[in-house]
Amino acid sequence: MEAMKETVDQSLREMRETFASGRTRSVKWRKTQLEAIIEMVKDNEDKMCEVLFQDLGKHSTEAFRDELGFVMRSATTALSSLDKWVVPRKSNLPLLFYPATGKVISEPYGTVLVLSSWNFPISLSLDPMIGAISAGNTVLLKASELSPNASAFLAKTIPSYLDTKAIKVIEGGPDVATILLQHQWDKIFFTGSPRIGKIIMAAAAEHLTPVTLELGGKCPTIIDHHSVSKDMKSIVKRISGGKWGSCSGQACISVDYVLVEQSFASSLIEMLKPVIKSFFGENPKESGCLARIVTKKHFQRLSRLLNDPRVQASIVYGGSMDEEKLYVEPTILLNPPLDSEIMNEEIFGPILPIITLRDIQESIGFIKSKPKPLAIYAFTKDDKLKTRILSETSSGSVTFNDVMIQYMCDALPFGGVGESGTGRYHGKYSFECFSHEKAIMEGSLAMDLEARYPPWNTFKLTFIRLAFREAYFKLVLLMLGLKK
Ligand SMILES: NC(=O)c1ccc[n+]([C@@H]2O[C@H](COP(=O)([O-])OP(=O)(O)OC[C@H]3O[C@@H](n4cnc5c(N)ncnc54)[C@H](O)[C@@H]3O)[C@@H](O)[C@H]2O)c1
Repeated sequence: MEAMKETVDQSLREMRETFASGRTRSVKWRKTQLEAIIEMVKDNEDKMCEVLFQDLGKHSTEAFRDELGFVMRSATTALSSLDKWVVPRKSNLPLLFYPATGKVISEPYGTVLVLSSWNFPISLSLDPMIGAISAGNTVLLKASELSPNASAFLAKTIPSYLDTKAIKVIEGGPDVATILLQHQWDKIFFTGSPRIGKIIMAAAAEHLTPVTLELGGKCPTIIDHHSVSKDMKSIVKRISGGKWGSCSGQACISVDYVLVEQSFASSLIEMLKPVIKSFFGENPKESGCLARIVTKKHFQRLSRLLNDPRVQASIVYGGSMDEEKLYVEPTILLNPPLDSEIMNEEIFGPILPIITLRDIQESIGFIKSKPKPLAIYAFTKDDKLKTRILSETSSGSVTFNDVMIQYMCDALPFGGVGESGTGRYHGKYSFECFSHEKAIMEGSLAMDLEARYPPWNTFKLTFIRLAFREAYFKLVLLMLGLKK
């Protein structure tokens, strides 16, 4: 670890020197780096798919959709928008400040630390990096030790494409993260669990470093079957895609559980079964389309959740597991106990609990009784229910009549609230996430108002009162001696 400490010291020193040189502030440098990211992904498509298969058993199409393609789109958007993003924004100041002028300029924080998680190890490493580079920062990335092939790939490949004095990759687990967190950063961007998020925030607090925490939680999905009965075929498909179609449910925005009215539960289960078969065939383990559970530890966690006898009793589909192959069959539960671990911890795996309610309106109270989720999904055409969801619950995002798609839409900010995270990114929000918005005011020496300065008197107090209210006419009268 002594050697690692030295590597970190040396890396930070170099990144700080590079930032201080002003090189990373130039738009040309930022664009060159973004182009290099696009080139890196294009050149290494096969290799990236290979490491994602080694680490997670992801099919190359899924890998392209969720990682490679996503990163290329993100870098391309940043590249084509950067000239617009960097332009200082003029602020229209109230007349009160005349003749001063105001604007806001986006300034890079400096040297940024990115810590990413294993479930989308390429995109969750490169996407924040794209934001940090767009904003003109130097960046150090530590990917997750639980996706070692992707982490090694990034550590080996990034230096061949990007400016090595400004962009660094260090491999390692919690011990390396601990060393990194002992240093002062200008911004920390973390993707991972709420448990480690607390450690990150505490370490950042030592140096008053701003943080973005992209965390997880349980994303509920409401099906208001009365209003959407005609569209149920595609709803069931979307829910299945949102549970089993992306890293086997090991995604922060996966459908965690479904809320439906009691009368609809058995129909839903019967509709889900053939969709699972159509996705993964009779033997999902051999389908090649279902990612595997990342590690033995995570497999054992899922098997502990599922082996609770009360949860076992709620299995209505699937439930088989194979530790050697790190495989958990797509599984459906009907009404597992609400106090069971599976209903209180983020599932992060291919198990779908269906919770029944007497009336779908009760879903609001159900969601409110839990920590604020990263996403709420609701299939409904009932505007009143939509309004209730929006006004009575809090979550990182709400998506009506679809799942997970909000993540891909970079015109919207992505991030959590409360236990599901703090801060947001994607598209222009990524640029903002890694920028300090500096307020610039250009004062004028042409005139001076005595009311600003002591000695104080009633005239000055009246002047200040009127000024706060922007009561210009009365101010003029006061100055002309026509108002007391
Ligand atoms: N909001 C999002 O965009 C998003 C995306 C993916 C995953 N997630 C969340 O991430 C979690 C799963 O990912 P994970 O298992 O990689 O999370 P994790 O919190 O275990 O690890 C994330 C990162 O933190 C590092 N880390 C681990 N222990 C540490 C310690 N003691 N001190 C400092 N750093 C430490 C890891 O090396 C890794 O780089 C889930 O909760 C999921 O919802 C969120």
